[in-house]
Amino acid sequence: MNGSTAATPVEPCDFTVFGGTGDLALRKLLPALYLRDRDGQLPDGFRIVGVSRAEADDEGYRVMVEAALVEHVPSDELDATVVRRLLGRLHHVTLDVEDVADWHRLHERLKDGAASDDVIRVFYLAVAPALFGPICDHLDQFGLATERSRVVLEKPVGTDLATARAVNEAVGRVFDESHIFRIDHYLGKESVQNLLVTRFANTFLEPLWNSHWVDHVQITVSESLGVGERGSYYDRSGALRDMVQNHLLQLLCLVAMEPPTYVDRETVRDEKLKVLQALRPMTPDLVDRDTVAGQYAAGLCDGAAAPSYADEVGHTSDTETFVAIKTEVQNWRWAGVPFYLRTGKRMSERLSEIVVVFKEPPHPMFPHSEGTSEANRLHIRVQPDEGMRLHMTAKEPGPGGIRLRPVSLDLSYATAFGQRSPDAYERLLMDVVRGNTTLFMRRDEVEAAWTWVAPILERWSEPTHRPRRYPAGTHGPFAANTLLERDGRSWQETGIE
Ligand SMILES: NC(=O)C1=CN([C@@H]2O[C@H](COP(=O)(O)OP(=O)(O)OC[C@H]3O[C@@H](n4cnc5c(N)ncnc54)[C@H](OP(=O)(O)O)[C@@H]3O)[C@@H](O)[C@H]2O)C=CC1
Ligand SMILES: O=C1O[C@H](COP(=O)(O)O)[C@@H](O)[C@H](O)[C@H]1O
Repeated sequence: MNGSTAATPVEPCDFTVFGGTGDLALRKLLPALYLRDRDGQLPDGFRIVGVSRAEADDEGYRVMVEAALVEHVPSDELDATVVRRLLGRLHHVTLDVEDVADWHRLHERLKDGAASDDVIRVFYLAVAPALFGPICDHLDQFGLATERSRVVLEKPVGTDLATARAVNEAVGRVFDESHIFRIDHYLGKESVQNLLVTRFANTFLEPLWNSHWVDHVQITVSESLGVGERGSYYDRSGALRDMVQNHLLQLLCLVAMEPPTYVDRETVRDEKLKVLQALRPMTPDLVDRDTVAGQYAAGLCDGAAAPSYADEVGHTSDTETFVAIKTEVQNWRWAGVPFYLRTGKRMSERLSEIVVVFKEPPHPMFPHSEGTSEANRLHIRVQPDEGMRLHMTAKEPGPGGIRLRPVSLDLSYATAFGQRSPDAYERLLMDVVRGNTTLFMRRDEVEAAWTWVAPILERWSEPTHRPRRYPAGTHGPFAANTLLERDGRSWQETGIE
């Protein structure tokens, strides 16, 4: 759906992308900047500087980026005039970030032709996390880490608590926390932001949003794609680090957090932190009982034969591509309410959804009626086809007795608002330029999330632990169903058709 999402222009900025020739930059960041330019949000004096070791000059880089825009921006959003304008903003600096002798090139490029002496500078680190510390040190050494600079850290911030702390320390030695933007792109998704609005700009949900009325919560992020080209990264990571430690826990926080006094950068992050700190700590016994790890075997996905994970990465491996976890938020509001999390690659469909399942009515009012009734459920569809669906029970029309039938109230964003939802990176990149950290993870949040997953990582690292195989194109290993069935529940596989 073509639709402009005009917004106030940001200030002129020098937007430097370390890793400017990489997959993330070409597939996500530059298309997002193009769309913001198309909608008039990038002013004159907004420059984009790609940094990599490739021997490309500005012209060579522009050719590379133009091809990426053609490939990754929907064709009905491409406008030749805007493409030319965006390409005119681009520069490339050849630089090995680990070699201090190269750094004068970036320094000179940024000094030369900047919109003003105190232009905003964004340094987006789309490179391996091991390079975050050295890059920040060099930015400092060359006087580029100023009051008007911001640094963006792509995930993963570390691979465990110790490495996350080391990265945070290294970056924090140079940049104040208020200038550090740790990206979790799920927080930039429209439907995720709408979760906050739905909860806190309406009154009817709040009285029900607690253990008195909620039976349990399910959070599913399933993907139909496999690991593709990212096998070498993924094989060292696995689904727990890649998805649960960040995206799924952030979604859980937004569902479970207390209303902040007002929505502002620190208040929201304070409340999310309290949720992370209230998660029931995992022990080895709980890990064995309440977690499931899986890995896809060959199967049928999206109607085509799909290889096994081992075939995709080229060797046998115990890396998990699927995780299911039962947990609990141990506080007054949520005590006793299970939160079931599930994510996996090569599953039956691409679907991210939060389902809040309410309790059954306390007393059966229609014991002799025909038909069926189900517990109320609120499905919050994050992607695709963002929207919400509230499942209720109604009387089927007819002159006879009472016949119950499940029905639903639907909100489709596409229908209600008639415009495309911007990609998460479009929103987040503009927030970085504006200096708004609300939708970014604070250091203590990241470390609290690593603290919670640490016992799972440890238990799963034992040699006896093996992920269970599941055929590609399915809902994951059978044990993930058992996790709920033993509690008398089941995964909600369909929400908004
Ligand atoms: N791709 C994705 O969808 C996502 C990626 N990420 C994270 O973002 C980071 C980048 O990922 P991705 O783009 O996929 O990786 P790629 O391997 O595709 O790109 C890496 C980029 O970094 C550059 N680079 C590597 N080493 C140096 C160096 N010493 N000096 C200067 N430039 C260097 C590479 O260029 P050259 O080799 O020419 O120097 C290239 O431009 C990773 O940490 C990844 O985990 C996070 C979320 C999603
Ligand atoms: O961060 C990541 O997210 C993607 C899924 O993002 P989505 O916006 O397409 O849902 C996942 O494929 C990738 O492995 C992970 O690193």
